[in-house]
Order: sequence, then structure tokens, then C-alpha cells
Amino acid sequence: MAEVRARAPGKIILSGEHAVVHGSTAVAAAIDLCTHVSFRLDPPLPPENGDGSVELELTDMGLVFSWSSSRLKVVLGDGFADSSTPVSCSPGRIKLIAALVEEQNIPEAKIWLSSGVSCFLYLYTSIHGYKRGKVVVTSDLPLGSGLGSSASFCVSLVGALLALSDAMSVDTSQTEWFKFSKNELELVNRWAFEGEKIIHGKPSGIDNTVSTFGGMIQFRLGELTHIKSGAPLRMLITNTKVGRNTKALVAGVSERASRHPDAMASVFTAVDFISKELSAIIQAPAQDDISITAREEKIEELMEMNQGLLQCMGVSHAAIETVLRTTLKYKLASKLTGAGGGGCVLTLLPTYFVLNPPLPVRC
Ligand SMILES: Nc1ncnc2c1ncn2[C@@H]1O[C@H](COP(=O)(O)OP(=O)(O)O)[C@@H](O)[C@H]1O
Ligand SMILES: C[C@@](O)(CCOP(=O)(O)O)CC(=O)O
Ligand SMILES: [Mg+2]
Repeated sequence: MAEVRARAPGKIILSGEHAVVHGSTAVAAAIDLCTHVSFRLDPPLPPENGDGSVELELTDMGLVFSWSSSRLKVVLGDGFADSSTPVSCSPGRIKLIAALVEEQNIPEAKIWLSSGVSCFLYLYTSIHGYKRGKVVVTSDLPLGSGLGSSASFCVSLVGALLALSDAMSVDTSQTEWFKFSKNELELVNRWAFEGEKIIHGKPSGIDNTVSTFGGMIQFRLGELTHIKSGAPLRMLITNTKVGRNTKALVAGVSERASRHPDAMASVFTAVDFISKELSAIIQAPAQDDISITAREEKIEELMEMNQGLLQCMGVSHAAIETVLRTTLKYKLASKLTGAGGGGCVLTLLPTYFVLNPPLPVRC
């Protein structure tokens, strides 16, 4: 028996969500809230004891799923991928996996978890076939709120699965956190992207990339550039607690783009410029009070412009607008983060505000 634990962070998107799916630049940063996965791979049973099972426990939800290895083999057949070569889940396989998930009778109130469970089955069987084992997942992140829980689920799951696969040589006797090499991280990222496709439909790859590599990144068409902030940047995250689904919102923007191709192309181009400018301002060093204030004012303006364009894309929500109006009473700029339609809102907390917080304002 071998056992590992892995964790991967969620993220905020400072600029460029949705437009990044259509080729624009975006800027994102990892946050200190993670998904945690533990994975135990069990040795094969003697033939007289049956063939064991693959188990998934979602501790926070109080749910446990189990599939016998023989059932998985009957439904999914013999062929599965080589763990060192990520491949996309074919539409046929998605259907077979969805049937296996349906057999688990997920309670109606938690049916939105089905895509995560399908993603688990795809990644597990692709990397470990039908070997018996158990995965336990917990998360610090609110699910479906724009903080990238889906990507951090995929990255931490793939990290744990690959650590006990032929693709990697991790010493499981050590108790310290083990850091993957750059090549290993790239493999984790590619598999996690395949998982995100099952959850998001058409992800840009920014969420799994920032969750895999951490820090702050500028991202466009799969290309990442690590960036460093020239001065501290403080963001308040407000969760509207309005539930939504990234897959539906991403599809909605694509439909709007196909109805109004020229107008939406201009929106995406404007976002591209905003993200590039934001990235340059974030990286520029700022030492004195004047340069810090000027920098923060530019960032606020770019956030407001990005929010306006997200409204053009049709992904804001009344609850998001309420947060925008409330923070504006304190002269603070905000924008939605992630897919929108509810979920979380980012507010820049400028240095003057942090040093001299104003008296409370009635909402
Ligand atoms: N810890 C988890 N366990 C199981 N599924 C998860 C977990 N975290 C995320 N997911 C899957 O990801 C979906 C949420 O992803 P998404 O709509 O992209 O929102 P976000 O990534 O912003 O949280 C959930 O509905 C679920 O299918
Ligand atoms: C809307 C999008 O730009 C970000 C989605 O983030 P989240 O799943 O809402 O955390 C989609 C993507 O880039 O894949
Ligand atoms: Mg997501």
C-alpha cells in the first residue's frame, strides 16, 4: 500500500476572464485557499477475494462513491491512456462515465457535483486504470464561486494520482512536502486541463495553470509569463453566495459572440489591452506615496473598465451590481472575478484606505 497527499491553490482573476477563452490576455494570481487530496493505492487482492474497488470520498459534502474495478472494466473497456501522455476524454467515454456517475444516485441538491465526479473517474482510470484505491478530497474554497475550485480540484487530484504512477518517481517514505520538477508540473498541468475540460466545456487553461505553478501570471492562448508585483496589492474578496456554473456562463459568452461577432471581437480586443496594461502597471516598481497612489488609481480604473466589458459579455448579476454600488460608496473599485453570474467580486483596497479606514457608510 502507498499513500500520498497533495494540495493546490484556488485563484483570483485580476483581469481578462471569459475574453481569455477567446484569445485575449488575462492576469491571475493564486490565493491561499487550497483543495487537499489524499490518495491511497492498494495492492491487488488475491483472485479469490474479488477485484476491489475505486473509492472517492468528498468529505465536506459527506459523500462517498465506490465503483468495483470489474464494473469499471465492463463499462469502460480495456484501453486507457499512458499516464505520461495526457489525452482528451472522447465524447463516447464521457457518456459512459456519466452513466457510471448516475448509478451513484447523487442527491438532487448536490447534482452539480456530477461533473467533478465524472472528472475524477476520467483522471483516475486514465492514470491508474482499474487498480483499487481510495481518494479523499477536502477544500478550503467555496465551490462554484469564481475562485477556481474546479481547477484546484483537478490539479491536486492529478498531483496525487501522478505521484503514485509510473510517470513519476516520488519517494513516498518522506514526510516533508515534495516539490515537483518543472517537467512534472507541466505534466500535472496538462492532465488537469483535460479534467477542466470535463467540468468547464471549453476552458482557457488559465485556472489550472495558475493553480499548478502558483504566484501571479499573465496568460494568453496557453502561454504563461510569471509576473511579480512591484508593490503590495491588497484585494478584498466578497462572495455574493449566488450559485452559478462556469460551463453555462462560458457557453453563453460564446453564443453572444456568434450572434455579434464584430462587436464581441472588439470587446475581447479591449480586454486584451486592459490586461496587458494592468500587467505592466502591476510589475512597475512603486516606492513613494505619489507613485503608489498613481499606480493604485490606474489599477482601479482598469478594473472598472474590465467590469464594464464583462457586463457587455452578459456575465454580471444583480448581486454583483449590489457589491459594486456598496464599495463605490467608499470610493473603492470592484469587478467580478472568475465566470461571474454570481460568485465572487474583487475590490482593490488602496494603501490610503488600509492605513486610514473611513467611518462605516450605511448601505
Ligand atoms: N472539492 C471538490 N469536489 C468535487 N467536485 C469539485 C470540487 N471542487 C470543484 N468541483 C467541481 O467543480 C465545479 C465547480 O466549478 P466551476 O463551476 O468552474 O466553479 P469554480 O471553479 O469557480 O469554483 C463543481 O460543481 C464540481 O463539479
Ligand atoms: C470564465 C473563465 O475565464 C474563468 C472561470 O473561472 P471559474 O471557474 O469561475 O473560477 C473561464 C476560463 O478561462 O476557462
Ligand atoms: Mg472553475
